[in-house]
Amino acid sequence: MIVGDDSFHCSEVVAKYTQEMRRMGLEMLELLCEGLGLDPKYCSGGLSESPLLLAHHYPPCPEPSLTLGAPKHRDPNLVTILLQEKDINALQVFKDGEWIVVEPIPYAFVVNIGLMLQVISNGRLIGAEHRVVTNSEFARTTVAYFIRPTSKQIIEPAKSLISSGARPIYRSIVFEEFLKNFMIKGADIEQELLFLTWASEYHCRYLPFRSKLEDHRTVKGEGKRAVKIQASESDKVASARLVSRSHKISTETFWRPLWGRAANPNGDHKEHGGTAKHQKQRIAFVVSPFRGGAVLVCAAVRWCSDGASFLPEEEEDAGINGCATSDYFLFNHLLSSFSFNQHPLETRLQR
Ligand SMILES: O=C(O)CCC(=O)C(=O)O
Ligand SMILES: [Fe+2]
Repeated sequence: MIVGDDSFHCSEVVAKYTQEMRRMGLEMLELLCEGLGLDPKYCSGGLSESPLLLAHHYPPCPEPSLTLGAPKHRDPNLVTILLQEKDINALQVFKDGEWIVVEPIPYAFVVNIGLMLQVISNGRLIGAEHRVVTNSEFARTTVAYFIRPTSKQIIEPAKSLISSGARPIYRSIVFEEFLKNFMIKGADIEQELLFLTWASEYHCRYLPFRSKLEDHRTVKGEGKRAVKIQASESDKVASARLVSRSHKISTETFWRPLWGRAANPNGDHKEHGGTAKHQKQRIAFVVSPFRGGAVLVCAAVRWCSDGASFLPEEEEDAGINGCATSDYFLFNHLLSSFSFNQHPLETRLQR
């Protein structure tokens, strides 16, 4: 499916939006670095050169008590700038032992600190733990702009933040290595933080982790597929990047389990399922046609329960071949509704 025709305006909207996001994001990072006592440009360059724009589409969910739109996680990047749809309360942040709704404020973004900034700041900044709940009445679309390092970038605590003789809290890690781990265990924050700490611990824990995957595979019979899908996912990102060089916008759609597991709001997602049978996410890549542009991923979650799809099978199959045009219109509409000319961006940091 090609969506780059004039009537669609997607490329224009995405280009403008991502340029503004990049500008604002870098300004914000400079302020954060300055606040940490680092060179304001510390996070410029490789640490922030591989941004990603991710559009989520959450259709109404027939059973909100059974599943989450996105399980509890911290973002795998430096900073996220999130545009929420107005009037729908779905994003929640975990603070002081409870889940607090992050209400959408018109013409304002939600900014999350991600895990990579947690590492760089050696724990002075902590990634926001958040999740998305569902509702049975309204569909919701959001657009997240992730400021991310390039895949080969080494992430480590800034040297000047480590007092002499002290050991940094986190080890150095290559971003793509971290990301690979995150895509499999993203909802498991404790595991994720362990992975970021010392190599020796990582090596001892790596084997049990492998066997956990094996268990998952044997018990659920789906793990193998989940792993395969991870692999093909990075292939798609790579091919999407290739397409971007020819300045075309194209989409490809496939299904993947939501971060390899289902999740429900009561927190027992491991018991609830953990296989592609329960929850699937439809992903389509759209490539924005400008330098330094983000690969745009449009995700639509479909709800299933105990292996029985809520949607007719044939509709599900149709989804594999092409993302519904209506999903893109929703996304386009949301981005267009944010007019940068009318609402010049200001960066205001609040505690
Ligand atoms: O859709 C949302 O409100 C949040 C999405 C999110 O947490 C993410 O993309 O990391
Ligand atoms: Fe997130």
